[in-house]
Amino acid sequence: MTAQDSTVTAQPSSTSAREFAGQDGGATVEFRGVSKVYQTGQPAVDNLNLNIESGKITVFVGPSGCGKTTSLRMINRMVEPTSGTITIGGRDVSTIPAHELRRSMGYVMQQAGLLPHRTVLENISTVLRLNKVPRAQARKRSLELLQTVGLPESMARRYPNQLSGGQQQRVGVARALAADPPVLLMDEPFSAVDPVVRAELQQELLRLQRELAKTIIFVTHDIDEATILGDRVAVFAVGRRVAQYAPPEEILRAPVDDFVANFVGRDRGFRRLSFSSGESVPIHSAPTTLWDGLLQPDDDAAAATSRDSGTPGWVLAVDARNQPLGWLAPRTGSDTNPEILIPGGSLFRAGDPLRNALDAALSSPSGLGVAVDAEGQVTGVIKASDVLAAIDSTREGRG
Ligand SMILES: Nc1ncnc2c1ncn2[C@@H]1O[C@H](COP(=O)(O)OP(=O)(O)OP(=O)(O)O)[C@@H](O)[C@H]1O
Repeated sequence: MTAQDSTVTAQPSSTSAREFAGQDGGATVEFRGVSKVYQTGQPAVDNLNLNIESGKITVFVGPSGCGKTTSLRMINRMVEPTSGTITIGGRDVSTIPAHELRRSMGYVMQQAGLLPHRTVLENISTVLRLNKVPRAQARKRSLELLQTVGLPESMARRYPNQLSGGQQQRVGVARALAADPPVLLMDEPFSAVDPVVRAELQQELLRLQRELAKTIIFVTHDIDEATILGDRVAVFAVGRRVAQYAPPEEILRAPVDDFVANFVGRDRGFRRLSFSSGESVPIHSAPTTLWDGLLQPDDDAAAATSRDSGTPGWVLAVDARNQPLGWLAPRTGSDTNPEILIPGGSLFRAGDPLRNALDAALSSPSGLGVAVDAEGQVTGVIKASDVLAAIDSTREGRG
């Protein structure tokens, strides 16, 4: 998804969407003493009190069965609360006809939920057409939205089963954004796609949100996803209580109780590095060689540079644009095939946090993390020892 279409005309086609919207285009959502008891008799949600900020991403995270989806669905009245009040932009949702409410809120679920016999374009246009937006205008807006979520216009005529899982989710997001709703409800939207696509969709949702500033309420089981996406995270606990509601950095740094600490997991210290800037990590000059499949005459010089700078003779192969291709291992007498390129680790991009810096150093076969600029060009290498020193100084600064 890209947010490149900031020029796309926002066309809230229902009056409710406008009414909920605050000045920032989002809307606050408030739960006051909300409970839900299904026929089975056990409360699924018990006296929930929560203020959800406008224009931010709030994540409901927790183990299965603790009431996240029920809470989400009560916002657009897909599920009616047994007691309590939910307001959006100050309006009690129970006073708004359910069909009107649902059309004025985006809803994205796990399997995208696209209509299988309708084309991608028709799927995206559904709510616009229900809201009586003229066909040509709905079509134009839907094509713009396809671009917004990073899909080519040529996909407009395809049917959902002709798309990958990730592409279907993008269409699901486009459909949810069609009426420019102030509130977007997302129920485990990325959990059915593979980890690589999932990470991509997460980053693109963040990019999109920087432009659109919707009030997004996002349900997930995955604490990592919650801390990546959430401005605030509500940790739902067994026993139908919200154990902690705080910014993700605080949840990782100071879980309120054993439940949250266990749920957050043992590597929370490492994950918390996502919230510390990697700016102070020194970048050393990289021993590089232009790689065209053969060793170049200056490789020996590059290897010597790497040895001189305290690195063990590894040389980073780059292409003509100075983008990294992989590593060449140090040459020894017994090494008969030095031309083999060893895949690199993760990259440390300008602006990345300490977590990425440490991961780049630890995942690199050479022990040197590769630093790149916004264009993906190598700017140098980083060492794990420098990252650890930066972590130490962060701790001292806090103390
Ligand atoms: N339609 C329903 N009828 C009866 N009980 C329900 C219904 N929907 C959910 N429940 C029960 O309510 C409780 C909360 O379910 P809910 O789906 O809200 O939890 P969740 O945290 O979203 O779980 P998951 O992560 O597995 O989706 C569970 O015990 C569930 O069995």
